[in-house]
Amino acid sequence: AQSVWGYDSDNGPERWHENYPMAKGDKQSPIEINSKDVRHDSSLAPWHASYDPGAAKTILNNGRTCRVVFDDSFDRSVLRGGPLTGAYRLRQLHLHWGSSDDHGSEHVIDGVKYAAELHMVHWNPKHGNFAGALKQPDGVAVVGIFLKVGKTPKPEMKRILEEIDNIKTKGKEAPFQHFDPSILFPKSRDYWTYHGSFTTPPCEECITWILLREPIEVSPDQMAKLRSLSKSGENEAMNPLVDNWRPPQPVKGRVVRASFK
Ligand SMILES: NS(=O)(=O)c1ccc2oc(=S)[nH]c2c1
Ligand SMILES: [Zn+2]
Repeated sequence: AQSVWGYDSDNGPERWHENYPMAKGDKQSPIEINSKDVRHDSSLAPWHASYDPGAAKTILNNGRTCRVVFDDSFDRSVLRGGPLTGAYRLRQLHLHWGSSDDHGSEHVIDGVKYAAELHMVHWNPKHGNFAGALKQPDGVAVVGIFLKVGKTPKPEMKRILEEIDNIKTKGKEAPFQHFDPSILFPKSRDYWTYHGSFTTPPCEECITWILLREPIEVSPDQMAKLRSLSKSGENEAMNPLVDNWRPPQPVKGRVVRASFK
């Protein structure tokens, strides 16, 4: 049997379906978005995040990504509007990135791969808890923000990247408080939306994706910082945590809607 899933040749995206059959479903993520196939939907409402900075709890390296965890025990930090019905609770945010600046994002836009992609994961409390929400088509909403390398990095990214030094190896966790992730949003609220899945096993098809059109900028050494994380534990050989992205999956007739013309 294969070892636990990952992004290497022996346990990577091409083999996930062996232990997680949903990986071969009809509504998998990520996907490639081609503007010519996108449908502008004027009925799409704007989305709104109202996050409580006090909800941020910890930041951790789980050997597959760098994740910030929030208190989602009540409607404390929520996402509303856009394609969503009701308020979805912010549970965690994490990133996917490449071994060099020319790739790393999961969604690909008109052939463009960004250096990284940040995911803010929210769940629908009408389904009781996160585990229950995973089983529902309207269970989870993920806001995706593309990161590109540039000269005017967003100072707010600094906060996450400063913590990297405390979580270098797999299993490391550090307190991460007083953080409002909405400072990471770009100026424009324009977005694409479609129905898809988790981009990691078990690949449940429970996600309403809200992908922001405008990327945010990070600096080359901020990307280097991200790439300095290790997949392995502190007593093991350093194994750079890079290329933790799933390639685009078949669209299978799904329509991607745009909030903008
Ligand atoms: N990459 S993603 O589809 O946003 C994704 C993948 C795995 C996850 O586990 C939790 S918890 N939230 C998750 C979000
Ligand atoms: Zn993700």
